[in-house]
Amino acid sequence: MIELIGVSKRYGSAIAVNQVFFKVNEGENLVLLGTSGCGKTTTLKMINRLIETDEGKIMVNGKDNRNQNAEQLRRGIGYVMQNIGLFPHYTIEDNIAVVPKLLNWDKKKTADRVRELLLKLHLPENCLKFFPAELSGGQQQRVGLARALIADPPVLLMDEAFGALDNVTRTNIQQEFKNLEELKRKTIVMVTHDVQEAFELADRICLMDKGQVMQVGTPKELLFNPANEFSRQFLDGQRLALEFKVIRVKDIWSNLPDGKNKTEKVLNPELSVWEAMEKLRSETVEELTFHDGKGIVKTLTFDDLTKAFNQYKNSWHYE
Ligand SMILES: Nc1ncnc2c1ncn2[C@@H]1O[C@H](COP(=O)(O)OP(=O)(O)OP(=O)(O)O)[C@@H](O)[C@H]1O
Repeated sequence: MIELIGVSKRYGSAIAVNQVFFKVNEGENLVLLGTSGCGKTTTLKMINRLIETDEGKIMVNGKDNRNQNAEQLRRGIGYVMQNIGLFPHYTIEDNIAVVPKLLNWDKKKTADRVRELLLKLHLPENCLKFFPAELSGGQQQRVGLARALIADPPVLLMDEAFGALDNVTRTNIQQEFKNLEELKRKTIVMVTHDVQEAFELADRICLMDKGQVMQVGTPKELLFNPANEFSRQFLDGQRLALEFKVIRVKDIWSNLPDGKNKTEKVLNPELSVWEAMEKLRSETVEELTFHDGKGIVKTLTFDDLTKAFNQYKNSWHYE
């Protein structure tokens, strides 16, 4: 769906993006991760031609994006800007409806779609006549997302979309974002410098440094098969927390002891080890019961989880 083939961008003598290759499959969420200045935003903006490439080419839906009219190209690509970027003197309704105006939608179609998005993104209906400054940061972020989604583009580009938010709001919006049905079928490229966010939301991560791609892989691949010293060191500070997040109960299922057959509330082993531990803590319970959908039930304590988690980790082949 999106492919970057040897893409580079220079500013004067400095090279901001250097020979970047990656592919984003249809319906996939690829996160560009790296420290400030490594070329993430420049890479993202070359996809919708807000910045033009110097070298290489970018295919969007099988077509070189330079062979498409820039306006036409952007109609199929929603864009959530860094720092939200709402128009301060437009009402919320006018901010969300920028694209429908360009597309000459009739009033009813626009109003219906705006209301549908308000509901999906948990925005109060009375906010439509407000101006951006009258909303909280989290609400403004939702408006930015509604604006990008209104014409239902198949591709969504997001630049530090949750960056301006406090930690609690950020975690809540990330969770909602993950569960939003409308986003599940979209091809998404997201920029972030936040490792936890990348691991929470990505199908695959493209780790960048100094304009170059250091590794492209699933969160698990980055953690357990780092391609080089940079990838290894980049995650080192947060390794354990990330491992708890990427390993699911189903991954360690065969390392877990068989349980007593309990009939009360059972959980799905799709839960990450992190989520399972959080449940034990927040619900102050000694055990959780999981059912694998094939008739096997396991009742697990914190110790069972950590033991199986360690066995699983040790079975990975570090390169
Ligand atoms: N318009 C510009 N003119 C000159 N240099 C630029 C321009 N835009 C970006 N750069 C430089 O290109 C490099 C990559 O910038 P870019 O914004 O893509 O990085 P980033 O990883 O997105 O950083 P951040 O997370 O801080 O936004 C940086 O060194 C930056 O200073």
